[in-house]
Amino acid sequence: MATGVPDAVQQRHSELAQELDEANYRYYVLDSPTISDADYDRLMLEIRALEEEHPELVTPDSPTQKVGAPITTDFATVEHIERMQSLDNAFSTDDLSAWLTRAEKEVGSVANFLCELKIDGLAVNLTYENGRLVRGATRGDGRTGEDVTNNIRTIDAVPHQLRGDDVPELLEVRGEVYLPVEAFEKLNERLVETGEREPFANPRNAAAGSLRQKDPRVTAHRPLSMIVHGFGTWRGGRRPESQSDAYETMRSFGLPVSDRYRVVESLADVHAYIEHYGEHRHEPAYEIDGVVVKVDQFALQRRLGSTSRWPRWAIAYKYAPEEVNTKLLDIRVGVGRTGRVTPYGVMEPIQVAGSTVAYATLHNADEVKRKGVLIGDTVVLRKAGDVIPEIVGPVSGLRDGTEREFVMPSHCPECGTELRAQKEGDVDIRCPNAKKCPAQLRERLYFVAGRNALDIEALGYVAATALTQPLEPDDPPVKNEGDLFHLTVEQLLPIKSVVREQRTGLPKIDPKTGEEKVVTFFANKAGDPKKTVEKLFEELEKAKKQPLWRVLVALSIRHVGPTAAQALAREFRSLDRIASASEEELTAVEDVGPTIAASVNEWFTVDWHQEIIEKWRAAGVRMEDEGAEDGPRPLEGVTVVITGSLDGFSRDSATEAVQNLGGKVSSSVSKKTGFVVHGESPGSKYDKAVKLGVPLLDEAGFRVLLEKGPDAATEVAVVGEE
Ligand SMILES: NC(=O)c1ccc[n+]([C@@H]2O[C@H](COP(=O)([O-])OP(=O)(O)OC[C@H]3O[C@@H](n4cnc5c(N)ncnc54)[C@H](O)[C@@H]3O)[C@@H](O)[C@H]2O)c1
Ligand SMILES: [Zn+2]
Repeated sequence: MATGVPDAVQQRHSELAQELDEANYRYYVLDSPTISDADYDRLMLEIRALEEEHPELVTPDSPTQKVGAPITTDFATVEHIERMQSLDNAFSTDDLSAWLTRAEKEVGSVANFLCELKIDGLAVNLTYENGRLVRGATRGDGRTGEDVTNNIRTIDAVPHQLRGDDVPELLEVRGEVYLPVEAFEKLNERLVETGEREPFANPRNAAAGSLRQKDPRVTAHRPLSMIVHGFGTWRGGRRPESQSDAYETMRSFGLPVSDRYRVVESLADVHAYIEHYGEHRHEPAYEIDGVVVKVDQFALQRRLGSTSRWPRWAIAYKYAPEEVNTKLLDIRVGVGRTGRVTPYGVMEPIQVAGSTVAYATLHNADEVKRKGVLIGDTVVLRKAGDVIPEIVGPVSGLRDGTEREFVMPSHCPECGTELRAQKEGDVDIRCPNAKKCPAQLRERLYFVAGRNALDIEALGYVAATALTQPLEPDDPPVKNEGDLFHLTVEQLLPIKSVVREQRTGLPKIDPKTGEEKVVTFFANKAGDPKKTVEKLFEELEKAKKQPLWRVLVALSIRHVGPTAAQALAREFRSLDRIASASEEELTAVEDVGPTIAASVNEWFTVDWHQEIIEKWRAAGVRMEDEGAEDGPRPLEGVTVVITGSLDGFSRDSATEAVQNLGGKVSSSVSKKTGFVVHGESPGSKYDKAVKLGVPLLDEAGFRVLLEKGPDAATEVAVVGEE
C-alpha cells in the first residue's frame, strides 16, 4: 500500500483497477465486453487522474501501465520483434489542440501531420521474411501476442507474398483487422438464428472473435479485411523516411493501405480532416471511432519518443461514442396513425450522441425476438448521428435470471380496445378504434398539418398532442380532424399538455427532473396568447385554400398519398364527385389501382368521416378545384389515351385540355378507351389500340375532339382491325 495516500483514494484506486482488469479480460480475451467503450474510457480517465495526483499509486500492475490484457488462451504465444503500442487519446478538440501545439513546440513547425481513420478492429502484427508471410499475431500485451497465422492467411486482403524487387528481408507489418459493418450485421443475424453464440456487441468484438477462432475454417467464413497503419521492424531494402513514405512503399508491396489518409501541414487542416469524418463517419465500409494523427517524418517521431504505453508522436482523437450500455426497464407498445401497434423499449435515461435517450423503437414483435432482448437486460444502445436510437442487443453476460420475455399486449395502451390484425395474415396488429383512440387521433392531426398534406407550420407534434389529449382541460378541443377549423382562442389558452417526441410518440423526459415534460403551449405565464396562436389561426386560414389534393391527403385515407391524391383531384376536381365515384371509375384513373379505389370508396361510407367533411366544408375548406363547375363538359365519360409526341401540345397540356372538358386521360389502352390520340413515333399503345379496334386520332383528329366533341371525332377517327 502506498503511504501518504488517503484511504478513500486508495480504495477507489483499487476498485477502478479491478474493474478495468475485469473489463480488459472480457474485452481482449473473451471478446464479450460488459461495459461500453465510453464507460471504460471514463474509468480510465478517472484512474489516470488519481495517479497523476498521487504518483505513489502507479505500479507496474496498474491498468494505466499496461497494453491490452495478459493472454490466457489456447493459442501459442509469439514474441513481437518490436513492441506494439497503444495510442494516447484526445476526447475533445481542446485536448487535441494542446497535443498538436506541444508537438510543434518540440519539433518545430516543419512537422507534417498524417491524419487517418481510427478503425475499430483489432491490431495485428504480420511478419514477412524475404517477402513471405511467415507469421500473424495479435497485439496481446504489446510484447507477446497470440499466434493466429493460419487464421490470418484466410483474409483476402493479406498477401501471402509481397511484390517488388526491394522487399525487406524482415518486415513486421502492423495493421487493423476489421469486419465490415454490413458483414457484422449479417453475422449477428445468423448467430441469433442458429444460436451458435451470443451476438457480438459491435464489429470490433466480432472481428476479434472471428480472428481468434480455433478452427481457421470458421475464420475463413467471416469476411474479415485489413488495413495497414504502421510497421515494427524493417530490415533490409530501402528504409522509408516518413509514415506516408512507409505506407506508399508497403502499398507497392501489395499490402492494403487506405486511400483515406492525408498528410497536412497546418493544425487547421488537421481539425478540418476530423470535422469532415465527423460528418461522414459512416461513409467507410468499416466502423471508425476516431481519427489518428501522427507526426509524419520519422526523424521528428524519434525526437518525440514514446512512453511505456504509447508513442508521443501520435494521438487518437475519439468521436463522441455512438454506443452506450443502459438498462432496459420495460417494453411497451405505441400506436400509430393507422392504428398499427409498435413495441418500444423504455430505458434508464442515458446521454448518447448529444441527447438524452429514454426510449427506442423495436418495430414489431419479431424484431424483439430477433434481437434477443429481455425486459431487465442491460442493452447496448446505439445512436448514430441523427438516426433514431436503436437497441442493438442484450449484454447477456450480465443476466441474473430475473429478466423476462416481452409479451405483446392484447389491448391498446391508449384506449383499451382489443387489438387485432386488420386482415387475416397481416403481421401487424392494430387498434381498430380509429375514431376515438387518442393515439391515432394525435398522429392523424399531426399528419393533417404535414408538408404533404395541408402544410400548417404552426401545428407541430406538441400542438397536435395539446389539442387532442391535453392534461387540462378534461375535454379535448379537437375530438377529431373535423374540429380543427372551428377552434377558438378561448379553447386554446387553458391547455396544459405533455410534450411527446414526434418520432416515437412517447412523452419526453425533462433531464432536470427526470419526469415527463409538461407545457402550457398556447398561453404565456400571464395567461395571454403566445405568438404561435396568431400564427396558427393565420395558417389555418391559408390551409383552407390549399388545393383539393392536399385536402384529400389530409383525410388519412389509407393508401392515398400525394400521387394518388393528385391523380384523383385532377380527374374529378371535386371531393363530392370522388365520394360518389364507383370503384371502376376510380380505378380508371392513372396512378389509382384497385387497392386505392376500394380504400377510397370504403372511407366515404363511414359516418364520422362524413362528419369531418361536413365540418371542414362549413369552415370553408376547399372542396373543389377550379374548373369543376365551369363550362360545358362535352367529354364527360370519355377516356382518352395519348401516345407519341404531338406538335401543338405537350403531354401535360393535352391532358389538361381533355380534363377541362370533363374527359379522363388514362395511361393504358383497354376496350373501354374512347380514343387513342397518337403523335410522332407512337409506341405499343398504338398497336394495342389497333388490335382492340379503339378509334385512333392523329393530332388534327384530336383538335376535332376538343373543338367539336366525341361524335365529330368518331367520324374522322381511324379504326383498326378486329
Ligand atoms: N468496453 C470494454 O470493456 C473495453 C475494455 C478494454 C478496452 N476497450 C476499448 O479499447 C480502448 C483501448 O484499447 P487500445 O489499447 O487498443 O487503444 P485504442 O483502441 O484507444 O487505440 C490503439 C489501437 O488503435 C488501433 N488503430 C486503429 N486505427 C489505427 C490507426 N490508423 N493507427 C494506429 N492505430 C490504429 C490499433 O489497434 C491500436 O492498437 C479503450 O479506449 C476502449 O475504447 C473497451
Ligand atoms: Zn387505441
